[in-house]
Amino acid sequence: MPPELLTPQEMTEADRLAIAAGPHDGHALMRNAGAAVAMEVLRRFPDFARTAVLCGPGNNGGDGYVVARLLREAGIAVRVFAQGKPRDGSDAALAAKECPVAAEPLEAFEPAVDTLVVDALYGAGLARPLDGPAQAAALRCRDAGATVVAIDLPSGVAGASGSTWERSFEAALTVTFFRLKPGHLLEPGRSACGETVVADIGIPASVLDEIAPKTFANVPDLWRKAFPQPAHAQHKYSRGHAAVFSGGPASTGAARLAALAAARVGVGAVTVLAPGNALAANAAHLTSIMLKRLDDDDEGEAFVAAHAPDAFVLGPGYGLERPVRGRVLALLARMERGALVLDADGITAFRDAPERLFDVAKEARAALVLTPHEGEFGRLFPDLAGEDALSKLDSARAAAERAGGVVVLKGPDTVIAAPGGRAAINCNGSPWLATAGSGDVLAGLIAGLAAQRMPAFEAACAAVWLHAEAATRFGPGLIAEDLPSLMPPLLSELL
Ligand SMILES: NC(=O)C1=CN([C@@H]2O[C@H](COP(=O)(O)OP(=O)(O)OC[C@H]3O[C@@H](n4cnc5c(N)ncnc54)[C@H](OP(=O)(O)O)[C@@H]3O)[C@@H](O)[C@H]2O)[C@@H](O)CC1
Ligand SMILES: Nc1ncnc2c1ncn2[C@@H]1O[C@H](COP(=O)(O)OP(=O)(O)O)[C@@H](O)[C@H]1O
Ligand SMILES: [K+]
Repeated sequence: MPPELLTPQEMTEADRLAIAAGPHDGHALMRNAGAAVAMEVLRRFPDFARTAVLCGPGNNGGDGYVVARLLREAGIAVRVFAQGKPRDGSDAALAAKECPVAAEPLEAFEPAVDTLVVDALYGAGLARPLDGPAQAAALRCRDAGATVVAIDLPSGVAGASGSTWERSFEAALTVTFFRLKPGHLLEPGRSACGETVVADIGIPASVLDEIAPKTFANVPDLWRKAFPQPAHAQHKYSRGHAAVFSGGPASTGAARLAALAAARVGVGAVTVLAPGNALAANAAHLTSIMLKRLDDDDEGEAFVAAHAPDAFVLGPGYGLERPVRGRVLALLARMERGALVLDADGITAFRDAPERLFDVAKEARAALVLTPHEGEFGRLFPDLAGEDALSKLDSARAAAERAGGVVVLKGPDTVIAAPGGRAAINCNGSPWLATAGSGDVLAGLIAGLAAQRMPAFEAACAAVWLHAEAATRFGPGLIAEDLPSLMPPLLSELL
């Protein structure tokens, strides 16, 4: 899957540039799109008793008329149910004219469990909630248990955000064109799409040079070139040194999960920094990972001065009893390079004064990486979290800009955003990751990669992908402790 994602506006621009460059005109692109959908239908669902194509008034409907014609030509019994009529002279009107199947009104559509429904009502052009007849059609599909193949997007899903208006179609398969849109990867759109296929309809990749997309699917091609490779002559410290702050005696596990993750992702040395009363608990469970006592900020300063770790993790299991903010701000100001990954309690500690953190981050030489789940995000960015008009992508992007750091907004559709507007949506997530401590592992993976000089945005993207890939491959029964040891085979494949 190519990494670029296009907003509906960018897709329209891609369409325009492709037509301008030739040889395909708009009608040819529509025919190619319809042919790609018809091919998937014939390949995957050849045995349905009946097939219904629901056609809207725009180009999505135009694609639908092409599909209906091709299925009829292939000998399939097809009925067409239309909402509205294509505008005279449009490509869709031409496609409707070429379609030998007479259109019936959408209100007459009565699906059954053995109906294959091609949803060509609305795609990228959906501009307002589905009206009554379209919503009723979506509901009838669901109640009947019909199988839906959506063209471009299930009708009712917004391509830019993945949000749905009222009732939307729920597809088993979605066939989209040229590149995915954010709505294919962001929930609830992602779930509504079912499996998603990207079809080549003759738009050349060169149109992307002009469009310069800033949103990406988080696939290895996005960051593979920046992934750290050990060189022959390296020693352990030149492979990077990551340090993880431990919580008190009753909550040391989170830091060790992060530390182990950092180590497993290839960093040369890892140190757990623990308060004196948590040394024994940590010592009992650490072997290759170093342990250092750190009770007050002077000891912290001394440690940084002596060892200059390339990355820190602060937050997992850290607690809110000890002063956190001063330590974080001093560390950020002092670090010469690398990244500070702030997770969990490290984030919550700034709920009353996020600007203090952001001001220091903007001046810092090291990168700040914030890894909030939705709840933690709301503590630092209450206005962004509470704004319904913002998609998860918009929120993460705005937060990264405001924070002056990379924001990893976690969940089933984790978004990674950097100041300047670059953002990636993760797409290999697994619900098996919803287990205590898995976020601690993620923080460690990011720090481990950043400590090896991978730039912070790429490090965060790679860590999110590795984390999810490990969980997806492991599957049922996963606990956070399993995750670090699942890295080696993934690293072998990547390298
Ligand atoms: N771009 C490309 O490269 C390619 C794109 N292709 C295809 O084109 C599709 C995009 O086509 P599109 O722009 O015509 O939009 P589409 O989704 O058909 O809807 C627009 C129509 O719906 C109407 N309308 C909107 N909301 C409504 C509502 N709630 N209830 C009622 N009406 C509503 C709206 O009316 P208006 O708002 O103008 O009054 C307008 O008439 C894309 O998804 C893909 O399938 C391919 O052919 C190949 C190349
Ligand atoms: N349903 C899901 N699908 C995919 N990933 C998920 C899902 N639920 C949670 N995750 C991932 O699991 C991790 C949980 O992190 P977090 O909430 O910080 O947990 P903890 O604090 O217990 O470690 C995040 O990386 C998140 O993206
Ligand atoms: K559709």
